[in-house]
Amino acid sequence: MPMLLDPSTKYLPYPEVPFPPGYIRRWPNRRTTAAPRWLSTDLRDGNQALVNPMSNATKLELFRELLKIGFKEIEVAYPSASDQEFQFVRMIIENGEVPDDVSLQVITPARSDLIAKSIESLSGCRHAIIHLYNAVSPVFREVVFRNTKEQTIDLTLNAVRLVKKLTEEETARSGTRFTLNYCLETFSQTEPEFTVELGNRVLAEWGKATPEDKMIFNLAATVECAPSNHYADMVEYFSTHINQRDSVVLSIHPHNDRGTAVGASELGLLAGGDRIEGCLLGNGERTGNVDLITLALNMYSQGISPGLDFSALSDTVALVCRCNEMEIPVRYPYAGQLVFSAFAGTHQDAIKKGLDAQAKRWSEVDRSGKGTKYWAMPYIPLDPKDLGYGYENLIRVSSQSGKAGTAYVIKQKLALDLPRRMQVSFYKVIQDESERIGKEMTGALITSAFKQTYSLDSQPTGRLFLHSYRLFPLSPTSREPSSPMSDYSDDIQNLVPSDQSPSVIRFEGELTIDGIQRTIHGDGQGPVLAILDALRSDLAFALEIGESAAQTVHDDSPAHTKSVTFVELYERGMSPSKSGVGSFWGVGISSDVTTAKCRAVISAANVLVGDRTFPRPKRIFSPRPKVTAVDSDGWLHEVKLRAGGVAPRSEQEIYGSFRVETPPL
Ligand SMILES: CC(=O)SCCNC(=O)CCNC(=O)[C@H](O)C(C)(C)COP(=O)(O)OP(=O)(O)OC[C@H]1O[C@@H](n2cnc3c(N)ncnc32)[C@H](O)[C@@H]1OP(=O)(O)O
Ligand SMILES: CC(C)C(=O)C(=O)O
Repeated sequence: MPMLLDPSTKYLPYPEVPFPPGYIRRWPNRRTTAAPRWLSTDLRDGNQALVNPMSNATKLELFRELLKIGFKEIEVAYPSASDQEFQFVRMIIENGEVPDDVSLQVITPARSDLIAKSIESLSGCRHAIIHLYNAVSPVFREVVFRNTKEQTIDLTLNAVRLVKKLTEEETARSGTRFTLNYCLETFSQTEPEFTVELGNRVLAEWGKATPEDKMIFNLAATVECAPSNHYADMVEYFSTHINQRDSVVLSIHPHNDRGTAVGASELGLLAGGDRIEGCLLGNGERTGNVDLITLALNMYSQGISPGLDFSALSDTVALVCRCNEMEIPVRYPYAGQLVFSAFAGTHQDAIKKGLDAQAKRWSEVDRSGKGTKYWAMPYIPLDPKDLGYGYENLIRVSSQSGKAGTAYVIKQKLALDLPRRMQVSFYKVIQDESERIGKEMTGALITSAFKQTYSLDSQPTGRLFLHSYRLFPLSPTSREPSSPMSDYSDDIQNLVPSDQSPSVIRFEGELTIDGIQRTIHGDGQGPVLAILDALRSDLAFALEIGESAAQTVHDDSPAHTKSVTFVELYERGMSPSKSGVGSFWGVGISSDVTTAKCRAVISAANVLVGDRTFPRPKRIFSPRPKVTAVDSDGWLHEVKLRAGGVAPRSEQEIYGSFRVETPPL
């Protein structure tokens, strides 16, 4: 059996940090209030862990990106590892690639030949950090170096002495100013008292750390072997015991073996860390270094400026992945493809409501000039727009989604605000389709299903298609309206000369019904009731109006607006349930408000029609419109209409202009 029943026979738990009895830890009561100093080690710790370490051209590309993001301290190489590494440092210095306010860091083991080469690589750099390391934990002392504690201290101090001598000589030669960064490799697995003893000996050997010119201690969790609170304890112990605390910078260098490098870093910073070493997207040995993007954005989402700019995060991610020849998971914090997407219905509903409420709140701030545009959004901890993403992927629809998600996509793609009952109705269409195809309903699939369902394509897709129509005012006594007056009465004012205000109008529409052209007509108070009357009297299709709603949408510019009508219909005698079962919705869109209404009725009728058969035409109706104007694009016709089919009485029967638009969208 590979896994042990009692793993304590094989693995030891982490030891306690020797705080005195009753000691009250400081880090649990602190809050992060400012960004730390950042050190990117993408070009060193990241690079050394790659399957194919970067070429110098690739390193240069990544170096420039790091500068663009705003790093001021960058570990650029392990110059003693190869001539290529050495040449990279020379190249960026000699070619003026290093801005004056940026410090280059290079790493060296505590070996004299390699120290010399590393310092030589930095000649001429304005400010350099020499990063000297040796592992100090018991297992390394015993197994790798076969050293006692004293021998470890000697090895370290010899190296520090050499670094001091060679850097001073180099400063005299080229003016390069050096800082020592001494790394206790495997710090987190070392006896805390020994880390402090070694640290104080190094500090004394260096002998020139001041509050103005501090030396750095790198407290590495080379392998993450314990929970984050243990690392925080280790850092706090070192921070509270090292001499000259005001003359040293504590740098933390967490790895991610337990998957908690970000948490360890955050606690390590509370415990006394001033500076953090890591890589973009957490590249690095084994499970990687701590991810600096996550850390920085965690701070940002707490209202703390990280001093690093990830405004074009997807570009940064693409570049880093290309340089490292690695992908990241789609659920990777902040940077993964799916992290700003909700598929689950209740999440989508909350986000949609959150966005609407926030838009209202923020516009109030804009209007009044008072208040703050705080981000308060269910499920989404940070505004994706801050990272250069849009909101288009916030809601993605699958069989796990609900009405709100579908309605959100329609709003995003077609700018249509579906009435609530219509959302429920259309959602059923999408859910059925999603289950049928067993895949995500993309924005394109949803909009296409919407257009198909509501017959919004310019070509006939449903059984009924309205080509054109005419409306005529009738004398109030000539015909009884088929239903009570609805809220469409205002159309009458738009449609008839102001000196006569008949309450009843006639609708004559040219439809294609199952591919055959047919004219239907009906009378009613307003176009909607008139068209319903036409459907009832000529097609035996008796429908009632449920709810309705209207909005306008802008085409390309605010000047080009279109009217949208949503109408709910149900078959006469079948009242729909509260939740909308038994009713059917339609949508009509047109630059003309009346046309939008007529189309909405035909659209809903199309949803309702099923496979019913229609009676044959009772009579042929052939009005003769007189075309007086055709728009330059040939789409809008301005027509003067005679009341065809209604016995002409006088010249008064020539009515005003009615716009009939051929394509529906
Ligand atoms: C935790 C970290 O990430 S530390 C950084 C690690 N990065 C790298 O190793 C990448 C670059 N490294 C290299 O190119 C090579 O390892 C070199 C050029 C540095 C050294 O190469 P080599 O001389 O062939 O030695 P090798 O790679 O086998 O290293 C092992 C030797 O270094 C010693 N060593 C390891 N770390 C250190 C150190 N920090 N200080 C001094 N000696 C060290 C080992 O004890 C061993 O010595 P031994 O041969 O006397 O037993
Ligand atoms: C040498 C140090 C800085 C290191 O890379 C590590 O401990 O992981």
